Amino acid sequence: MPGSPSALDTDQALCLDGVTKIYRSAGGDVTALGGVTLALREGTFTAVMGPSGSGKSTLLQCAAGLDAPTSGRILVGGVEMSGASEAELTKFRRGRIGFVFQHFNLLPTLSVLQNTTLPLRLAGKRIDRRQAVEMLTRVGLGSRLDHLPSQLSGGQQQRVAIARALVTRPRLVFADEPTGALDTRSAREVLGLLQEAVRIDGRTLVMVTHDPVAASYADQVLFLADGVLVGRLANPTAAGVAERMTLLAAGVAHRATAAGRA
Ligand SMILES: Nc1ncnc2c1ncn2[C@@H]1O[C@H](COP(=O)(O)OP(=O)(O)OP(=O)(O)O)[C@@H](O)[C@H]1O
Repeated sequence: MPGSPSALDTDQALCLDGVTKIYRSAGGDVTALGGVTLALREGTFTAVMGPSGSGKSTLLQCAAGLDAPTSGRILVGGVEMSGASEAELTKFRRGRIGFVFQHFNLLPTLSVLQNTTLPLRLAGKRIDRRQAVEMLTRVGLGSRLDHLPSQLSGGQQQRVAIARALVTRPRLVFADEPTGALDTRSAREVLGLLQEAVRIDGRTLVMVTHDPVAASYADQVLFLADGVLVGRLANPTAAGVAERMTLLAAGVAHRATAAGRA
């Protein structure tokens, strides 16, 4: 199975063991994840790619404890998240996990500094202003502390979101299409900052993306199709990733046509 050793090492930064997710509705069940097993080492950067509907967001939501898997185990730093209560999960997430979203998700009425310290406030931790300012300086926004999100460009807003994700010093950071709403230059800056969080601070980063260039910043790319891991590419290049994605899309289209005929 891609991304996993033969004997699954559940002490890794993130471990998924036979994770399934089935969405049940009156219109029928949808298997979004069909048994995903993987283990990610501390201090690594993994991109998750796959055709639309392949289960990328579901994988991220389950791995981050934002949604519960239907079956299987999820462990963060050896601690099992599956089966925990909503309150336990929230506490766990606030202490150990950072998030970066496609549309930044900053609170419009809070300043850059207030947005950045919000996770500390929510976790009931001491607000270390110096630490937050340091983080904002690192992402190039040390002089914009009192600005509102609406006074910043998209790239700057995403850099605030990165400072916010890192301010609690989380073990794991999840990024869902973090460059999807950005121009090429801002995207490069954001990817550089995410990479720095891995290389310099030793965070473990999992990023969902559609963009082969973004994926090439990662140490490895995991490919999903129809809810299962179907491949892994280490030390990816944008061209190599694009080629795999083309093959994957062709395979998915072929299976869909064959299923239509059956
Ligand atoms: N809340 C839900 N209820 C029912 N089905 C869902 C729900 N969320 C996702 N799905 C289905 O699960 C499958 C996987 O969806 P998911 O959003 O994880 O894919 P994705 O790879 O992230 O897609 P995209 O690249 O288009 O964002 C899809 O078939 C989707 O329609």
